[in-house]
Amino acid sequence: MSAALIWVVSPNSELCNGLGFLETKEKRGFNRLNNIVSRKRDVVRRVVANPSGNLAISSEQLVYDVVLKQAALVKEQMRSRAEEVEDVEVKPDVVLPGTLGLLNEAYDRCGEVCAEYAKTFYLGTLLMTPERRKAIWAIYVWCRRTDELVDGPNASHITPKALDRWESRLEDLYNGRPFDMLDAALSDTVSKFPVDIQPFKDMIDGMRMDLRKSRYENFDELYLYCYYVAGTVGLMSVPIMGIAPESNAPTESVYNAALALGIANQLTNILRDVGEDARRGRVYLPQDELAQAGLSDEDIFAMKVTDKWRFFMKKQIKRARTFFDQAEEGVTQLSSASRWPVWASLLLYRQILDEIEANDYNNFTKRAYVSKPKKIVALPIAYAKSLVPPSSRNLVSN
Ligand SMILES: CC(C)=CCC/C(C)=C/CC/C(C)=C/CC/C(C)=C/[C@@H]1[C@@H](COP(=O)(O)OP(=O)(O)O)[C@]1(C)CC/C=C(\C)CC/C=C(\C)CCC=C(C)C
Ligand SMILES: [Mn+2]
Repeated sequence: MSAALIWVVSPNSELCNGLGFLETKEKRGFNRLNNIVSRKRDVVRRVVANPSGNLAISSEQLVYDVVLKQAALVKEQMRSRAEEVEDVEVKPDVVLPGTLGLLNEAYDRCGEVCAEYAKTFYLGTLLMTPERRKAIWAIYVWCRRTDELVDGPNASHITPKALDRWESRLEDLYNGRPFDMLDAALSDTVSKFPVDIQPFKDMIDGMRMDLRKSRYENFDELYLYCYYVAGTVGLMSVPIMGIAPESNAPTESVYNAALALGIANQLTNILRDVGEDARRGRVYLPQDELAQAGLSDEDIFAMKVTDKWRFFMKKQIKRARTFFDQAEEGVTQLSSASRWPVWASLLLYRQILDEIEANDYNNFTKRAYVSKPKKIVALPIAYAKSLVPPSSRNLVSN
């Protein structure tokens, strides 16, 4: 049964509140469900954060295990669905009179939020099939709301408990019991597409990390954070976007590329926002690499562009570009209608790095952004790239 069938609109629903779910979240008491997977990850995280400095498992290995699991899950689910129905693309709706209208309204609202926060990306989604487009909007909105918890206007009131409740809400919507209209859209999406709950839970873990941590000792720690808050988006998106039927690439290699795009975007986001983050007392840069470049937090708070800073930034930008390069091959493997928005977002986000360079690495007081004319130029380039079909050459898994 479609999740929306058991969803009731309340006058205080998110639709009324926009993204401010904070007023409504208190109204429901949720028990935290600690499942085996998250307990296991807690253990592993302790190993990774071992103060002795001897990392038993690197973040990259840890995250790659998730990639393999996601790829295996989607293959498994696609196989069993293929046995169930001929057209495996989307499960048909089981609808009671009236509920489809509400569900459509919920998806429309997700589309509006998406258009408001990420216009270019929203335009790109219009090229996707209607089912996929709506699903991406629903995921976008959930991610945006999750990010708003720690980054939005009410961030100072957010406690680990509030994140626990947000996670319980996630579990409820996965079980067909959405809390509000926007959750109902995602609940419907996850009932139709093989999207696993793990990346969603991991994103919430990223927000937990953000609450308790404002420094990253080395790139390994930063990588894990980037996976949590952005690599997860890549993993959530692939089952919706779909892999081209003519692609020969191993499923896990496509997931790996999606992960790389998330990491690349987040690293770029971090490099763009160094000044803004420093003003909030946060430094999302590897402390050991800062020290190697002869820099410290004090230099960042001083917000002066020096040769040491330029040297440090060059290395960080180079690393972010490596992740973009890794992502590129994967985009080509996606289903044809999904390639354009992904290419567009890749090209546009990557250009932020060029803009940081053009600002002579002043990411303290100047915000690097891609101008409208440059965006307009990028869109047809993205479109041309999206026409390239998957190559017969196999992608490397890791
Ligand atoms: C086509 C496309 C890009 C689809 C993804 C749509 C989607 C569900 C996006 C959710 C993004 C979101 C709101 C994440 C919450 C955490 C967060 C804010 C992450 C940062 C995004 C940039 O946001 P912004 O510039 O607004 O940042 P501020 O909050 O203002 O600081 C991130 C930098 C990360 C976003 C990560 C992605 C979009 C992942 C992209 C990867 C894919 C779509 C997989 C593509 C598949 C292959 C095979 C390459
Ligand atoms: Mn943010």
